Amino acid sequence: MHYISTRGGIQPIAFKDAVMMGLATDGGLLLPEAYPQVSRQQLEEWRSLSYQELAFHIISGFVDDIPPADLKDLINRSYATFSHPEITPVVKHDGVYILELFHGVTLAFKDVALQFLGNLFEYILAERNEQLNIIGATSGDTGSAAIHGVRGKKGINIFILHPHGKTSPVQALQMTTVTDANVHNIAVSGTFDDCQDIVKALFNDLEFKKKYSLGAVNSINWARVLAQVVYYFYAWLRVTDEDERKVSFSVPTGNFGDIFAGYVAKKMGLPIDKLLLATNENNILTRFVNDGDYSLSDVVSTASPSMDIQLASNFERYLFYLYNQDSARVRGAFTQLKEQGRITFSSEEMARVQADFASASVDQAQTLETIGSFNRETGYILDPHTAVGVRAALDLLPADIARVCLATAHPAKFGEAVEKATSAATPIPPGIAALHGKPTRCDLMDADLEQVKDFFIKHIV
Ligand SMILES: N[C@@H](CCOP(=O)(O)O)C(=O)O
Repeated sequence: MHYISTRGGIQPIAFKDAVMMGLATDGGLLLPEAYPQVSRQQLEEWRSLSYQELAFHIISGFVDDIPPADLKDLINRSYATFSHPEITPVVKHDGVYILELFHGVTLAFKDVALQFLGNLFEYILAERNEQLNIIGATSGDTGSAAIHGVRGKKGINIFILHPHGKTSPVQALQMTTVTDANVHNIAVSGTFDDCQDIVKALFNDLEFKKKYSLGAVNSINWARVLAQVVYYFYAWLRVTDEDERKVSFSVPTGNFGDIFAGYVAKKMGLPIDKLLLATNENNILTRFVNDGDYSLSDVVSTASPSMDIQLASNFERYLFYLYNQDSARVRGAFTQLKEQGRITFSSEEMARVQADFASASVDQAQTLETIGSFNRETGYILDPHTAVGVRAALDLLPADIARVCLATAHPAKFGEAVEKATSAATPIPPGIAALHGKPTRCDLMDADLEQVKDFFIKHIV
């Protein structure tokens, strides 16, 4: 299995090289040359597998340069840190299935991929006797999951940029209370998009990338998307039987990585009816799916801060397929975006987009109302991001097809919003309670590439 770039400027590379490359050296995103196909019989055979066994079967279809026993060990160690025996259990309330992705160390879906990626980096670095300096951007969840995925790992430094004051207080504490020498938090005066721009600029400076061995933990790294594909299969296997096979997934969407993992699962043959892309007020992707309007506007702060994003990096991966794998068109689209602040689509392309996705934008009032009403009716507490997905699913997806809503974070990460919506205190897991009063370390700086570069160079240990 080899990996190519959406921008067409690299020779195909093997999986481990793709993991280490992160962003492709031509500025594009890496994708597999082909997708392993999963037959109906194969799916039936997978019904009795544990999460870890299923992960091994799916991931190994994309990896041919790690011995199976080593891959199994990486997977088993990654999911041994989860607090639920099923890793990503599915529960049912009010006619929708909730796929709980928050049983990892930082209580967000990011742990599913970042525990694995942390171990994978460590494995590859030991094999190659190399060091890695990770640089990543976060709107709240990726940062803490990445930090916890690599803290204490030999040969790895991590630098995480987050928008100052724009994450939830718990998200900020989960990052800044990790004061290990190899962990650096940078609070940027700006938005997540500013942070992501800086990270991409550093990766696109190929001399700098090579000199300082940069590594990516954002979903620009293919391994992130790959690990997330697994739970679409896992959920599908939990909510179907041999007769009932159709499932739709509602995905709270920010950087488009999670829903792209669902798109990959569908490409592999998983019978998915609809992928519902749910956004908050930062709804560029909803405008795109519903009206073909992919035009940039300002980032707005909301009760679901992890989704406060305009420029979703994984959108490029989808564009590559929408453009029938024509890299020149992908490059053209990003030139148009830079010059005109928008990308335009033909009616034939929009028909294909709407066959792949449905979409809804759920505003803050609706989000809080959904948390409150869902809690009153079922006793279950949704976090604001999950509530965006649940509301979109209840409004848009027909009830005669199983509706799986991805629960991307634990409600206690967003206590203030949840308490406002339910008029009750959110039960606090011990891991979060323990954060309060701990020493913190974080450097505040402008959204300035040179300032970040200088800090990075000074702090590599
Ligand atoms: N919502 C994310 C933003 C970064 O997305 P990623 O999937 O590319 O890491 C966050 O919580 O940081």
